[in-house]
Amino acid sequence: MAIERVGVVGAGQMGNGIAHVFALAGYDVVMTDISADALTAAVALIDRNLERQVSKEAITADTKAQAMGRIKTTQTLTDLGQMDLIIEAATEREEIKTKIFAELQPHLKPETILTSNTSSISITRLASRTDRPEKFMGFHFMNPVPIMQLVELIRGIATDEETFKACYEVVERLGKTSATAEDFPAFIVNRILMPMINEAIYTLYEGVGSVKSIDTSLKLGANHPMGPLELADFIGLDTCLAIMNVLHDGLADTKYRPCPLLTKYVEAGWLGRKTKRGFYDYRGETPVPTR
Ligand SMILES: CC(=O)CC(=O)SCCNC(=O)CCNC(=O)[C@H](O)C(C)(C)COP(=O)(O)OP(=O)(O)OC[C@H]1O[C@@H](n2cnc3c(N)ncnc32)[C@H](O)[C@@H]1OP(=O)(O)O
Ligand SMILES: NC(=O)C1=CN([C@@H]2O[C@H](COP(=O)(O)OP(=O)(O)OC[C@H]3O[C@@H](n4cnc5c(N)ncnc54)[C@H](OP(=O)(O)O)[C@@H]3O)[C@@H](O)[C@H]2O)C=CC1
Repeated sequence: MAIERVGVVGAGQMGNGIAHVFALAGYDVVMTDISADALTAAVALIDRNLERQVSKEAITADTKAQAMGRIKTTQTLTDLGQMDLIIEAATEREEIKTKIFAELQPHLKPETILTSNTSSISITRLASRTDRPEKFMGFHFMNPVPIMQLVELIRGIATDEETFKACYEVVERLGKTSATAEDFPAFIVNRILMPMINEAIYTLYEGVGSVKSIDTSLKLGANHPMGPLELADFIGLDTCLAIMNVLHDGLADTKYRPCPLLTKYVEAGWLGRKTKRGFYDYRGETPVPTR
């Protein structure tokens, strides 16, 4: 089946990036969110990020205008019923994702492919609660979506070859590169990346180093583009904690125990860049470490 119309559920930092790259690749996009403010902010951010590409001469002003013209928004989830492909990118909570798929299901075309951008949750379990486990996949973009080259493709136990092939071809048309991961907790990228971030938080918690010394060490000592605490703030501390909990519960190994300091930041509502406070305070001109 040719995929031309794509529905994006959730207009947070991943949803807006996903809408951006699909519109730029010529797909018609409908983006939905429970929050009207999130939709308005997402469209403004896509406009800004496309403009950044225009100013760097990566795209023309005309290409930008065409891409913006392909993006529609709605607060009514069921408006996505006629799409060929759905990418769910709402908050990393299984009950939210399950509810979205259940609500969408009666309005979908039989051939619509359902996917989730989840960072960690079982694709097989999400798929099993829909009417089309064979047409369900993990479609995992990396943040920031317009810049990062990788998309992890995750088959559930029941995913058929036709669905996998269709998603693989979409990644090719986006000009990105896919890597295939089996459906085990947090797949490949976060299975490796998130324990490193959690360990960095333990390093802070145990007083081995300050926020600044930990981030400087990994940036200058291991050539990481961002320090692990800066990266945690960028991803969102709620998402980091959710992923660690999935690893801890799913693999039943204490090496995945979320650091209590991570839990404390999330309990405080200090979720990183998106709430302007996390391991750094972003409310001023330059980020200031909070420890
Ligand atoms: C949690 C999960 O499930 C999975 C994940 O996503 S894990 C997170 C994966 N992501 C990472 O690890 C990101 C690590 N960080 C980086 O690679 C870099 O710091 C970065 C690309 C984000 C920014 O790079 P930088 O050199 O510090 O900044 P800067 O020079 O301003 O930007 C580099 C490019 O990114 C673009 N950019 C930066 N932030 C952007 C954003 N939020 N959206 C779109 N474009 C962005 C810039 O326009 C610039 O583009 P060009 O290369 O075309 O000039
Ligand atoms: N952050 C990252 O680096 C990465 C995240 N991911 C995954 O992508 C997904 C989204 O993450 P991210 O964009 O960072 O999260 P954000 O918190 O930035 O955005 C999530 C958005 O989903 C909205 N939302 C919540 N419930 C619903 C619903 N029922 N219907 C529609 N929208 C809803 C939220 O609205 P409100 O704020 O009003 O609740 C919010 O706007 C998660 O599964 C995450 O694990 C994958 C790769 C990288």
